[in-house]
Amino acid sequence: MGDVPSFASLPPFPNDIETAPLVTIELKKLLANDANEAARLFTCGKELGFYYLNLMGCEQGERLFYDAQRLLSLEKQFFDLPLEEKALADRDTLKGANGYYGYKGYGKSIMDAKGTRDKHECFNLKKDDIVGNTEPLDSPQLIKDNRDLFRSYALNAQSIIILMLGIFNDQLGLPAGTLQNLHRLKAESGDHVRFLTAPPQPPEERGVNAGAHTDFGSLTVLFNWLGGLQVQLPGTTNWTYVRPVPGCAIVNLGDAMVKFTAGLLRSNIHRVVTPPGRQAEETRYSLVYFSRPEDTVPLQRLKGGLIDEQPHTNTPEEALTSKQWILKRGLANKMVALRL
Ligand SMILES: O=C(O)CCC(=O)C(=O)O
Ligand SMILES: [Fe+2]
Repeated sequence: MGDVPSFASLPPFPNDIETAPLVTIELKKLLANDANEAARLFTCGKELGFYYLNLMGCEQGERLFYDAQRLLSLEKQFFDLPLEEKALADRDTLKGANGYYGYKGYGKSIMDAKGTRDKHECFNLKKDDIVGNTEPLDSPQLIKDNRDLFRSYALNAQSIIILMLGIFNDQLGLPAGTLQNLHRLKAESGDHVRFLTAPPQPPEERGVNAGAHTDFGSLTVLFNWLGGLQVQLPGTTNWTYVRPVPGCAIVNLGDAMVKFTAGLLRSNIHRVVTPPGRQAEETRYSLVYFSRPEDTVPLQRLKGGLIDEQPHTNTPEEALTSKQWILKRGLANKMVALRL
């Protein structure tokens, strides 16, 4: 495997810039059914919708963290492959990809209404491929050769996600297992692992490389090693950096959680810009696990517990299924491109 650009080998995140005050949740306490930690997690979900999940101090968390370091090394090798090889899995031509899974070349999506092109490359590998729910989509040999690593990572990420969904479920006062049963590993869903990279830019080109968005699934588990991720803190329109913290994943809630809870939980807007300070000279990588409700789940408010106390809107809800919603949202930026 190639070099692992671990924290120690990278220029540090500057100390003199403002960072978002994400709360740190301890996975080991969640695993030990710590009631106080569960309540803190619920508060994170209601207030910012982003938190650090400290993975250290428990076997499951450390396994996720070390698999993430190994995947980072693989990711680097993947993006270093010749373009022809990555293009084997091009999302626009890959059979079964729905224009979404597989490889997206640099600048191939649109970030805003002005038609600005992104500044990153990305590769999405479906959970259903990884765990054998569906016939694998074609991919470069490097990816095929590392199935076991993807499998270990996806199973572990999904299990930690189910743990957190269970806590949200119980804190919401929903019937036991409601949220977990909408995210079963063996049911087809839009869950996927994402490799994402952005090269350093010359000073005049620096700025946004992935436009402002909310994630559209349930929970997102993110690893990044350089700064660049920014959030808009609630009630502000400023962008604030999220500092990467060694040993922690950054977790955020997506739009499905907002829909399920009629707005009680928050999916916060975020974007990616050039890393700050000396980090701007480096290639940036991130590794993401996106969890989404199973394909057939209608995205609408659930009944029960605290959700019943949320106000009702007069406009009828558009009850798209998770799969319809992903296709609609995921392809929206390409629709803009087609009109250019
Ligand atoms: O690269 C990051 O830090 C964030 C990526 C992200 O927000 C996404 O892929 O949805
Ligand atoms: Fe995101």
